[in-house]
Amino acid sequence: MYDAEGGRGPWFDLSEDQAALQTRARRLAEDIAGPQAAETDRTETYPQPVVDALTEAGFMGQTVPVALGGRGASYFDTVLVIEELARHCGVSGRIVVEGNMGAVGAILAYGTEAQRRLAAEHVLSGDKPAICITEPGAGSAATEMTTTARRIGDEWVLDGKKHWITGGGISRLHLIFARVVEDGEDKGVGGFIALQGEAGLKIGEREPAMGLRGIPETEVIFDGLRLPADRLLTPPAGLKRGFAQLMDAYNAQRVGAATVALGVARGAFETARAYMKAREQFGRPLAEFQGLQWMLADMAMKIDAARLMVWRAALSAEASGTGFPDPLLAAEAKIVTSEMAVEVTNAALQLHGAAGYSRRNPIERMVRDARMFTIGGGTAQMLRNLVAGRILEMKTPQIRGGYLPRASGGA
Ligand SMILES: CC(C)(COP(=O)(O)OP(=O)(O)OC[C@H]1O[C@@H](n2cnc3c(N)ncnc32)[C@H](O)[C@@H]1OP(=O)(O)O)[C@@H](O)C(=O)NCCC(=O)NCCSC(=O)CCS(=O)O
Ligand SMILES: Cc1cc2nc3c(=O)[nH]c(=O)nc-3n(C[C@H](O)[C@H](O)[C@H](O)COP(=O)(O)OP(=O)(O)OC[C@H]3O[C@@H](n4cnc5c(N)ncnc54)[C@H](O)[C@@H]3O)c2cc1C
Repeated sequence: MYDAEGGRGPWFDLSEDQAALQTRARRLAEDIAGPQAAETDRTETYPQPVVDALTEAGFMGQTVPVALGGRGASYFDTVLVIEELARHCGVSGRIVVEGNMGAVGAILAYGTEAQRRLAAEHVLSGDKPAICITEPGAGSAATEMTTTARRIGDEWVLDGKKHWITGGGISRLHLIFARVVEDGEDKGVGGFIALQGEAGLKIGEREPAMGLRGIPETEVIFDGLRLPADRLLTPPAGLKRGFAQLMDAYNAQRVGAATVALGVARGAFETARAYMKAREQFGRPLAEFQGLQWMLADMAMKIDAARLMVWRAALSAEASGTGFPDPLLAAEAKIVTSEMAVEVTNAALQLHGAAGYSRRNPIERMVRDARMFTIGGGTAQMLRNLVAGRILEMKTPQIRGGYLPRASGGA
């Protein structure tokens, strides 16, 4: 039988534990997340009952170390879970990404004991933290962020505005990338941990997003947000390398986002495959038309190839030296998988004819859900800049004049 799971068989033997984890995730996706997915999309509401089930099953915070109450699962284990969920419900997949990667990953790796405990408690009790990087004027050019954190006495005072923050108004824990200013001097970029409801942390407008409508995308505004001194997350190499090391941690979320795209594509592929066998035209099933067979074959191969890249990137965390996926492999996996998901979901819609264009059919939702991943988490263009830089072993500055020699004559 054709193995759409990709992971079984003699080539990639998952351990017994991993296979069991994957099966548990599949059951939860089929029994709880999947049946709720259309309603979550239609009502644009956060699927709290599904999140409760994910928490109960131990999928939220599964990467938290055992000493902090988690299971110490690897990023590889986590992508197995995410793919199964996203296959039926992209929103649930994204919630598990943020419950294990991104903000919580950075805090667990770089935080003080108290910060790590705070993050662990949040995700283990079902919170999906928010990672606040993008600003209205600093999207791809994230290093041009203008949100500042000024030191005043024993506190940090944050001012600025973030945009397109996944979970705005829902997330309790926030990791905010901000420029640290002390004695009027820019010290570099740090991460600030803020909690929902703290005075000065305001949720702005919600974006009417195209897909993945069960999680709000909002502005998050810092209007003199006062945080205790111990809420600054300083990566080990200090604030001057703060942005780079926070991005090191963020590479895990890029792999997570790629996995959601993979799962959504697989869901669309499987739906189209079943439809091709069931739907008849010209007195025979669609599955007998060679042109459509080749479309399905291409879809299957692209999904399999993308999965290999996702798995390689997830596994690279164990050898990268940072504890996070390798930046190049994470970027490559996200480019290939996100573009594949756009192609495969659209092909699945085409294979359905008009039925795929109806909002009664999950394919329509999957096309919209897949569209995000070439944008969020670093656009496919920006990630290609990273890949090109690694291939050429050089910096690829994007600012005008970035390649010109400095006035001093230096390169
Ligand atoms: C990195 C960029 C913002 C471009 O900025 P610059 O050209 O100003 O800076 P660089 O010199 O390229 O980078 C500065 C510094 O950081 C290091 N770096 C950059 N990227 C990475 C990485 N992925 N991993 C590790 N280190 C990284 C880089 O090497 C430099 O260090 P050195 O000075 O050389 O030591 C831009 O390329 C970019 O990535 N833009 C995309 C921004 C982005 O990804 N935003 C995501 C927001 S969160 C989100 O979207 C959530 C959606 S989801 O569901 O996950
Ligand atoms: C659904 C969704 C969820 C998101 N969640 C979060 C979140 O939780 N937290 C967060 O911080 N951010 C989040 N984002 C924001 C996301 O990270 C940004 O949208 C992304 O980094 C791109 O920024 P931008 O939208 O401002 O596009 P811009 O940077 O304005 O780019 C516009 C276009 O120009 C291209 N471009 C720009 N610069 C270059 C260049 N140098 N070379 C080649 N092409 C270039 C881009 O690829 C793009 O096609 C989310 C976005 C979406 C859509």
